Amino acid sequence: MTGPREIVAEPLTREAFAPFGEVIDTNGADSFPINQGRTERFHALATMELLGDDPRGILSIFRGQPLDPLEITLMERHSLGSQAFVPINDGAFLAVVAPPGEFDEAAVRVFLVRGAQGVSYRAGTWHAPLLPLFADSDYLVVDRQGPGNNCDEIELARPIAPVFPSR
Ligand SMILES: NC(=O)N[C@@H](O)C(=O)O
Ligand code: NI
Repeated sequence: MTGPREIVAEPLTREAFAPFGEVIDTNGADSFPINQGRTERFHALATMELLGDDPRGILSIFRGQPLDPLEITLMERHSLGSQAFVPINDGAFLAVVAPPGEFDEAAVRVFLVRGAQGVSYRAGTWHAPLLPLFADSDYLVVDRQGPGNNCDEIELARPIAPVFPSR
């Protein structure tokens, strides 16, 4: 069968995303007041992984464009560190993921990340490069810099086309 393989996007929940990483979302998260009660701290929503020699955690901003047509042909992984994406201007995006280890196309899942949510991919989680959904959007990205190969890419045998459940 030719043409892209359609995968239905799932809502992002901590439980469903657990095999791939962590969800960065104040909803359902513990918090406590700081700064004389003027600030609520939603503490440790995700934990950075910094592996290999001389790793450094860095913060970057990615200004991403939607993929049109929405067909994913490549996945990648970062074996030496986690990678987190947090929308700066509410840009919803897709987290297209597969479990760490040997890549299995049949295990690919698609999650809809709403603008108020972010994700942190666990080290080694296969994922599609940043996929804003509707417009050019900025994301705070927290990941690892340092020596060693921290990006493996794989071409998909068949493109993946995320589709969205009818209401
Ligand atoms: N290459 C790069 O820095 N970005 C990717 O890792 C990505 O997941 O978007
Ligand atoms: Ni990446």
